[in-house]
Amino acid sequence: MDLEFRNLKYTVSSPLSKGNKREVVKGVDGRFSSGQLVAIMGPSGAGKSSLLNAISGYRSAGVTGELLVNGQPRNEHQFQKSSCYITQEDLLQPLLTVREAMDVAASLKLPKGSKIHSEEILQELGLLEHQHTKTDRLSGGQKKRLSIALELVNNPPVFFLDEPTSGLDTVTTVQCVRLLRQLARQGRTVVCTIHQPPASLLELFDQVYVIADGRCIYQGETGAMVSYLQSVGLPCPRQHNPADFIIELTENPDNINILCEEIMNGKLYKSAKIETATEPLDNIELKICYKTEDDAPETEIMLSNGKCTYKVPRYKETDSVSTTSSEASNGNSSMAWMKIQSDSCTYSTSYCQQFYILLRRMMIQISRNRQGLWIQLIHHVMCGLLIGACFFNMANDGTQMFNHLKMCVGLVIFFAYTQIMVPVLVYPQEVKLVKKEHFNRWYSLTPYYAALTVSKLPVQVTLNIIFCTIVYFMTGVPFSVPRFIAFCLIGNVVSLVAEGMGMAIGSVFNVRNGCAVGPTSIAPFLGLAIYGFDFAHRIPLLMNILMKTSFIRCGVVAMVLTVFGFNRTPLECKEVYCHFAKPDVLIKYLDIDRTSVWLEIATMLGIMFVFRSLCYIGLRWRFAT
Ligand SMILES: Nc1ncnc2c1ncn2[C@@H]1O[C@H](COP(=O)(O)OP(=O)(O)OP(=O)(O)O)[C@@H](O)[C@H]1O
Repeated sequence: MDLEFRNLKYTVSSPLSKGNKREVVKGVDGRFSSGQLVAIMGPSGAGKSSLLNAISGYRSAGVTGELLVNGQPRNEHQFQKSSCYITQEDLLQPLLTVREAMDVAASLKLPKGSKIHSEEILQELGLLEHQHTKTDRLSGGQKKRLSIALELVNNPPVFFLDEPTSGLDTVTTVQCVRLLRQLARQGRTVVCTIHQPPASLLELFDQVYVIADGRCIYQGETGAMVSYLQSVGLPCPRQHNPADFIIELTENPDNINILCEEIMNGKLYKSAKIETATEPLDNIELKICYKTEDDAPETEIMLSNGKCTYKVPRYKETDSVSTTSSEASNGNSSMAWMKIQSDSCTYSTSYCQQFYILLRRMMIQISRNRQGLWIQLIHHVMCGLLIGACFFNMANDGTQMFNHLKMCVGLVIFFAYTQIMVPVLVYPQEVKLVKKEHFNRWYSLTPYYAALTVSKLPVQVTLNIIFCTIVYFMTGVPFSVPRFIAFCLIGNVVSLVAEGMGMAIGSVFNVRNGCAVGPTSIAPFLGLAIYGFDFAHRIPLLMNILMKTSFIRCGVVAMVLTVFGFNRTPLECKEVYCHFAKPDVLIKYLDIDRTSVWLEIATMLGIMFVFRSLCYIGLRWRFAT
């Protein structure tokens, strides 16, 4: 599958400087042929990753220009099914073995009943002996190979890799590039960004695309780079690595201008074969001479700009299913692949199957996270014991009205803070991994989100019930089945709302200082909860609405109604007069006598739905840009 891009621009805008847009890729052209291993090179910050993201479709917001496949405008949806993107960071599902990760990928990416070639792929990539090793224990090179193996499962014809060699030693780097070359030789188009490869590594690439300051300064065969530099009066010294030299040249903006003009910002393609065959022509503007051969699958355009002549392969546009020479030579061609894929639906498996496979994967990961489970259990038990000890046997004391309220507020805050922190901190990392899998067409967002929600419930509910039981019996709240059920239910619903809120934040923002964001987000809800108690009947309408939608307030109201409602008998009074000994008096005083536990729980469920929808929309937005 041949890729082409014309006048490709990628503009970014900083959220801190409104309206201040910056073009990081500046109207470049280029083409990458099938069967070729292509390196996108350039100095740091030149726009390599941005270019790769734009060509692959991994980033779409801010990208303009023409993207073509085999000479035809590309259908993004179709293209995503036939390409894969491997991120610089090795984003692998933790707590699964190599084999399990492969099997999950295969079951998601291949139609049910297909023959799975996990073992062959692992063997080919030298990972078979590590198939029972957990992914997080693999070395850097092994992780990279596994990332490739996971995408090889459905054999896509186009591979994009962002800095596949970063963090690898020299030997592993060479092994990795050889592997990519092998993939390209099998008929695939393999495009990767690379920083500054040593000469021995550079020659493994068939084609090089050099970018500096967002502009193309060289495009062509690796072997033609030295003569190209020579032709523009910037000869590469002997014994000097051409990759190092061309990057050193970019230190001078004048050199970038010369080289960019010479290669016409990527419109020209330098070929080693043609260059020496043609005499340089003086003072001639760009000249195009077609050299068509009727029986050849490709036509060539000879471009001459006065100094050199370049060969640009060009495909016949008449026949949309015509094949290129490399494709024709390959039985497992990308065209054939595309044909099969275009007949099938978006994903290889149904939403139900995706949900089941993802739920299974998540449950395995949760059950293997023993340390995390123990920490959560200890946290819930310890906090339960602490709150229980603070309010020990106090629940029936009519003189302790403020302590009763403190306990109810404290319990709700515990549920909220415990559940909001984890997603705010952990979810941004998971979003990156899910974005990669979703972009590579493993699964749709809906089954993933459903599986995510369901998978967490068993542990969360069990821990909350343990906590509630400890607090309930230590504080001495009179036992009744409906009250105990309501008590546990409120805890769980508050947890779910807070978790939804944390996920909504984590899905949109990559929060570095997540510790601060969790509590800060809850603070207004807490403020509204407390404010709303004393002045509920006096506050303005808008404030009243905000207060009513504070899930913490709903939780506290429901908790107070649970502890003091359900036909509770008067509390003990050890003093001459206890104003709040009668539960009804307290409920009336707090102005919560017109609502009910179930109404407050229903309101919280509504708020939970809003937060979880925001999280879903946030994920969709992140994945779509
Ligand atoms: N989303 C963004 N917002 C703001 N600036 C961005 C964004 N993405 C990229 N840039 C800027 O665009 C320029 C090119 O970034 P890019 O990551 O593509 O460079 P690179 O060549 O891959 O660099 P490196 O080799 O160091 O990874 C950088 O100056 C970077 O700061």
